[in-house]
Amino acid sequence: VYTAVKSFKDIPRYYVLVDPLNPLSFLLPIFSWNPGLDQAWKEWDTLYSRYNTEALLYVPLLAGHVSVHCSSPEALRMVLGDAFLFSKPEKVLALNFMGSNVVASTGEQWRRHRKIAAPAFDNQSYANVWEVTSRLYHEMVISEEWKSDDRHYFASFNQFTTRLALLVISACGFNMHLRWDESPTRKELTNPIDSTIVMVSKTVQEKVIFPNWVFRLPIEFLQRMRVAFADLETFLHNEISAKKAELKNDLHFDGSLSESNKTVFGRLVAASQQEGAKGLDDREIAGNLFIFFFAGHETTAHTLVATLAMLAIHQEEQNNVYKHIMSVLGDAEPTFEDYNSLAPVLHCFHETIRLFPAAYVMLRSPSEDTAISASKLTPSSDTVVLPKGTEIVLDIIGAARNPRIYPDPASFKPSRWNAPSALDNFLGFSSGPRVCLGRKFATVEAVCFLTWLLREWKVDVKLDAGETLGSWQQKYLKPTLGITLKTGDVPLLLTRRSA
Ligand code: HEM
Repeated sequence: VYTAVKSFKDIPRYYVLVDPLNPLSFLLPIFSWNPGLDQAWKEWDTLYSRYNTEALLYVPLLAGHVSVHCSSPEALRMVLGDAFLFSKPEKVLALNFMGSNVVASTGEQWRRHRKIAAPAFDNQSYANVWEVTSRLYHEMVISEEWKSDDRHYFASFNQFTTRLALLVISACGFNMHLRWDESPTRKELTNPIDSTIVMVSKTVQEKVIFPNWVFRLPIEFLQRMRVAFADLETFLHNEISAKKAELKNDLHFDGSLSESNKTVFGRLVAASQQEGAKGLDDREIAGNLFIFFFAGHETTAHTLVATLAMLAIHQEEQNNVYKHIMSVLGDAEPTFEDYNSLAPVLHCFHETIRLFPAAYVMLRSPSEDTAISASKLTPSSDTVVLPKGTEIVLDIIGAARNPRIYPDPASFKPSRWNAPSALDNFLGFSSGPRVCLGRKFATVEAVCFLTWLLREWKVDVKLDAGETLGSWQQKYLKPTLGITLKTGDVPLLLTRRSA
């Protein structure tokens, strides 16, 4: 600590008890007590401006490493712009228990994963995402819980966005088209496949932290986790074998595939086969499929529910976006061709990611001594020299609330995104060569779902006696910081507009 503090003498220091990114502090939220994170979250909005800086030296006093935290979008983009000079440190590569994959790899190995996985995300996949999302919205609103009435109070709207995100990735990722209320079983699985995936997604953090022996303990929760992870792995490997056999007959001379195999999964297996020895092996394909389920499911679901909550709190913004939807569509059915015309819907989603970024930090480490520069990076200099191996924390919350870029940063203002250039500083999906592969997948799903829902339903919050909109937001949208940022169960009141 002493050496690190000395070598970064120009950067203001921030003392915490436990490094928020230390494995130990990942454990603490499970017991709802994390001094590092709690302290950091409470002060996050004002942290950097209080020290008049955009780079801070985090100095943990009890446990963890000294690290440089940065909230300058320009400096962050510089770091993210070179995936080889600034690679992911070892401790964030733990999401590889089902096989190496595009998220949990670096260097040449990452390049190989990315080259094979990226073409699977194309316009045809996005058109498919739109179509599937529309179908699921309609199945949702005629399901038992919705159809009975024109007014509903849902204690946790998260159940719907989680279900939606899961079924969209299953259909568009796997060609596994489940109906809204369908919960299919497979003979090789202990539980239905949808609950297996939900269990796995919800407990990835524990899986990363706990050593394997923990799963031999006779504790029910741990046993359910063990079964879910083992079952998902078996399921993925069975599906991969079946898909390989099917593709032997399906791959046309020109390398094209039939419609049913033009999913992310079909394309991933086909591309792996076409690459021959350079392709991905079965474990690597399983690793990537798992990561798509994980990265594509909870992140989108949480951002969607938070977007609806913010629109419920900010009725004038909801009204604006509703009017825009009506002006573009009237009574016509929204289609994928309308995506660009529905930009204000996307702005609401982006503004919510800015305030509640699912991926709230990214870690990088330079492979050689490197300087990063940005205006007023520290009180005394525009440049900070990072010695080789320094842990640099790309603070997405700090960058997204940087008052230099976002005036009145805590306010929900979707119009910030009206100018296309505003997106230059948007880091919610990262930037540079490792930018989120599922970015458009997520935004197409979000715009489609929000458009259908907001056109047909008015969304409100129900305040208890003495409660204000501000205290409601604090109560229900207080983030928990684990592997991703999540908010708790969000209760919403929906009224059919035609009623
Ligand atoms: C609101 C939804 C989402 C958000 C906020 C989000 C955010 C991010 C961020 C910030 C990263 C960079 C992480 C890092 O470098 O450490 C990332 C990477 C990634 N995301 Fe997303 N994501 C979302 C949805 C999705 C979806 C739907 C998928 C897949 C269907 C997906 C697949 C991926 C993959 C594969 C990567 C790794 C890319 C690479 O390292 O080359 N994401 N995402």
